[in-house]
Formats: sequence, structure tokens, C-alpha cells
Amino acid sequence: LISDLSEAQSFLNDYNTMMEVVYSKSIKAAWAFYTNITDHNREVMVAEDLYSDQVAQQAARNASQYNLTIMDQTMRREFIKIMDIGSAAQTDPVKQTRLKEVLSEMETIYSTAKVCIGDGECLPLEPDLTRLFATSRDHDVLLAAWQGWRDASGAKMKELYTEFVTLSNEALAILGHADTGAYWRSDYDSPEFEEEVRVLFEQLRPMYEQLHAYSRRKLMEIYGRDKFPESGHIPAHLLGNMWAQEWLNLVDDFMPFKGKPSMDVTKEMVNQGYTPLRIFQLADDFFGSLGMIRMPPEFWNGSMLEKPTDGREVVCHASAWDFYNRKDFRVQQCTDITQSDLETVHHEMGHVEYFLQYKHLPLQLRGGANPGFHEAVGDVISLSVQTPEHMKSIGLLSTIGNDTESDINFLMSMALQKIAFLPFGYLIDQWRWSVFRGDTSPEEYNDHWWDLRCRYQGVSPPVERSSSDFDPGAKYHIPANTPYIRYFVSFVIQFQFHKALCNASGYTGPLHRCDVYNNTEAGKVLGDMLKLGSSKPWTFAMQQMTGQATMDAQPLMEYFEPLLEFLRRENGNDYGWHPHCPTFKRSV
Ligand SMILES: O=C(CCC(O)(O)[C@H](Cc1ccccc1)NC(=O)c1ccccc1)N[C@@H](Cc1c[nH]c2ccccc12)C(=O)O
Ligand SMILES: [Zn+2]
Repeated sequence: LISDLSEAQSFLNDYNTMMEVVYSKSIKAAWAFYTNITDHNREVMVAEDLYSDQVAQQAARNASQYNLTIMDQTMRREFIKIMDIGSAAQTDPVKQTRLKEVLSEMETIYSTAKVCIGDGECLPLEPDLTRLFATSRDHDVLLAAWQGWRDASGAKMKELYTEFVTLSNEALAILGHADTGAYWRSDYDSPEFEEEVRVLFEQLRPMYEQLHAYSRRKLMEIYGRDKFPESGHIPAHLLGNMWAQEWLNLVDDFMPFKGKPSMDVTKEMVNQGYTPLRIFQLADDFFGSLGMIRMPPEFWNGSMLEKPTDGREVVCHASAWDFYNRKDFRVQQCTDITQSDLETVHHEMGHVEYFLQYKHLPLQLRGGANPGFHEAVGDVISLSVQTPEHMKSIGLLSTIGNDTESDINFLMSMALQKIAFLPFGYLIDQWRWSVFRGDTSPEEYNDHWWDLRCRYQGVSPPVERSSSDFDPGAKYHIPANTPYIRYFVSFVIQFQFHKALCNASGYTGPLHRCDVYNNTEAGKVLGDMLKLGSSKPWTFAMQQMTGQATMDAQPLMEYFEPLLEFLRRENGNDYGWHPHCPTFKRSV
């Protein structure tokens, strides 16, 4: 083994120079495909990816010649990351090509899926079906869209997903990973990670149960009790979202105290002629107010901020892009003028702020402290933006009610985004981890999915499901093969971060009314954490920013405490649901 540190350092320098060129070329090909889905662009992307995999394989082989024991922590960390190349480890060209083709085919099916309704009109997910779920209160229309979407997306990719699981596990086994899920969990540096997130979920479950009970009661008033199963579940198509993952669109129906200003600023944004560009400029202004890095010209010139109108098929699910050349940083989003997309814009820009803050680091250290950190950055900013104070200061809210009732209304709008999401954020990778480790066979894919949905989310299928359905495939992250527990982690730690920034800014009021806009002390605390990238274990970054080294649900519970009290009073003993899905009465 080579035990010369200067040689190891020059290997790293050469590696960075070479891989910046290789990766940015491969990412440019991916961008071309995501912003214009054609067979040609897909083939070019697959070919570029195969090439960069081979270069990564060679670099990993070279890196394994060096003696890690003589290196400092950061250099050793960099070498370990260079050697852990994930699914790029597959050296069989047929299998490697097939793996990439299967993934790009599933991504294409999902991103071009449409639901054809009556008069030959076929609706895509964004913006049409998303708007329909936000605005329609027609049970049958929602059911047709819910079922149609699953027929057009998930049902079309069950065989492909089955093939993907085998190919992915095989590739990762070459590096010694037990399965794909084990590889994904290794990003959190803790062998007890599964247990840690289970404990967090159990801590937060009672709060979700209270919100679920309140929501169920409100929905029964709208749709009639006969539309709800005896088991206590809420039918999955009635929560204002294609996956029932966030319920913000129901805020006006769910508002506890009527007669107060609506917490849904979507109408106001439309009335004021908001454009996608203006929403991005608003988010950019917030980062600037914290003394953090604003988006560079390349961002504004290169990004795709709205769905093209030239008939091109694009991947509309939002994404942020680091081209690993320290110059090009972009967002791709089919931005609609809604409050939900106002959040997503801040979420995506949070990814880019992280890119900008760590771009000075060697390539392998340009990543989140852990994947949950990357997902939390934009959401922390959004917690300040959504306060009534901030909404009023940007002219999207007319009056701020400081009375208890207005406060509860505001907390309800936040709970419909953050509390509603928790079981969904938790269950997706419970399902995937069990598939990757072989505990769930392809015949069981859909049944296990609904078992988790009924058990943890208290949501049931509105129509009977069959084994030819593949409902997990109707959610972007499954065909896109993007891990999901990162969002559950983010929804917990973003409140720890929010509390740390509020403390740093000298704020002493209730956590849910804190707005750190214009506060450069808060910006410094956040920026200093982002600058670490993945150069240190995430516990170090957490300790530096919040004073403790663990994930902790306490700040989230503190934030929502006043609402929980209200919900417990409202619900009394009328809460909870049967862990198993309701059975469908066979029509005789
Ligand atoms: O998927 C997203 C946002 C998209 C993303 O920014 O997380 C994107 C997903 C993606 C990953 C890989 C390829 C393509 C898309 N992640 C990134 O762009 C990204 C970029 C760099 C580092 C890490 C992530 N949000 C999730 C979770 C979520 C629901 N509601 C929310 C509200 C606010 C924030 C997140 C959510 C969802 O829509 O279900
Ligand atoms: Zn994200």
C-alpha cells in the first residue's frame, strides 16, 4: 500500500480535476433529458452515465492502493467516498446498461403519464391533476383522477421495478452492501439508524393521530359519513393531494375559527400577478437578507422555472442541479402560482444555497452532512417566510390576528403541511427497505404498500386494489429511485435548525412566530454549517449548529404544542383507526 501522504494528496488533486470534467459532462446530458424527454436524449444520458461509471470504477481501484491508516479524518473520509461508488460498481456492461435503461424508462413512464377523462382530454400531473386535487370537492371526479393516475403510472412499471430491484442489489453487493437499502442507510453513519427513526416516528404519532381525527371529522361533514369505512381510515383521494402526503389545500375547509383571514395565500398570489420568476426572486432575496450567497447569473440563465409551452415532454417533479464545475447551478421546476409551490421554490433554492456554500470543497465532500440536511435547508427558510408577520411584510396577508384563535388557524395551516406528512415520509422507505432486503416479494408489493398506508397513515384505498396494481410507482421517488426517509429526517431536524437560528437572532417569542428575515447572525450560523458539506460526520454539523449531536423531535413538538392542546379538546375520545385496511364488501 502507498503510505506517502504527498502522493495521496496529488492523487486527490488529479481525481478532482478529472472527475469535475467527467461528472459535469454526464450531468449536462441528464439535464438535456430531464428538460426534453426524447429517445435520443435518453440514449445519450445512459451512454454518458456508463462512461462516468467506468472512470469512477478506475478511480476507486487506484484509491484502494493507498494506506488510509496514516491519513487525517478528512482525507480518509474523501478516499472512502471515492471508493464507495454505489451502483457504478457493476462491471458487467450488459447488466449496467440494463439498470440505467430500466431507470430511465420508469422515469419516462412517470413523467409522461396522463389521465384521459371523458371528452378525449388527457391531463398530466402538473399542473392539471395537481390543481384538480387542490380545488375539486367532487368525490367521483377525485376518484376517477386518483384511479386513472395509478393506472397510467404505477401499473405500467411493476415488471420494470421488479427487474430494477434485482439489478440494483446485484450491483451494490459487489461493494459488500447487503442490499440497496443498506447502502442508502449508510449515509447516516449509524448502525441504529432504522431504530432512531422508528423512535422519532412513535414520538410524533400521537400528534398525527389528533390531526387525522380532526381532519376525518371535517371531511365527513363535506362528503358524508357513508363515504368513510367503519375502520376509521380516510379514503386516500379526499385529502387534497394525489398521495395524501400534505393537506394544505384543505386549509379553508379545516380552519378551526372562521371569520379570520384565510391562511391560503394562493388566491392573493394570483391576484397580484405573481410569476414563477418573481417567486424565485422572493426566495433569493431572503437568502440575501441573511447575508448568505445569492443565486449567480448562471442560475437565472440556465434554470427551467416553468413548464415549457412548446409541447416538449419534461420531468416536472422539481429538482436542483449541481454541475460539479463550481459554476453551473440550476433548478428545474414546473412552477405553478400556488402557496405549495412557494414552499417548493424555497425548498429547491435551499439545495442550491448548499451547493454554493460548499463549492470550494473537493468534489467528494460536496454533499449534505447527511441527505436529511440537504432537504432541510430551504424548509428552514420557509418556516420564517410562512409566518403571518412575514406574509404581511411581503403583502400576501392583509392583517395579522394576534389573538389565540388566529394563532390556532395559522398552526393548523402549518400542521396540514408538516404533521400530515410525517407518516408518509416515514412509510415509503419502510416499504422499499423491505423490498430491497427481500422481505416483500413482487406479488406482495401492493398489499404491503397498503398495509403500511392503512397502519401508519390511517389512509385507505377508495377502490379495491389488485395485484396488477403497483401504487408505489405512482409516487415520483419510486421510479426515480430517490430515497425518501431523508424527508422524514428533514421534517424533524428543520425545527431544530429553526430553533437554533431563532436563538442566534435573539428572538425570544413562541417558536412558530419566529421570522429570521434580515438577520445576519442567523445567516452566519446556517452558512457556517452549510460550508462543512459532507467533510465531517453529520453529528458534528448538528452539534455545531444546535448544541446537540442528535436528531430531536422536541422543537417540532414545541412548535405545535398550542395546536395539540386544541385538537385534544376537539377530539376527545374520537380518534384513531384500525391498523388493517378495510375490506371491500364484494358486490353480490
Ligand atoms: O421531492 C421533493 C422535492 C424535490 C427534491 O428537491 O427533493 C429533489 C428530488 C430529486 C432527487 C433526485 C433526482 C431528481 C429529483 N431533490 C433534489 O433536487 C436534490 C438535489 C441535490 C441534493 C439532494 C436533492 N419533495 C418531496 C417531499 C415533500 C413533500 N412536501 C414538501 C414540502 C416541502 C419540502 C419537501 C416536501 C415530495 O415532493 O414528495
Ligand atoms: Zn429536496
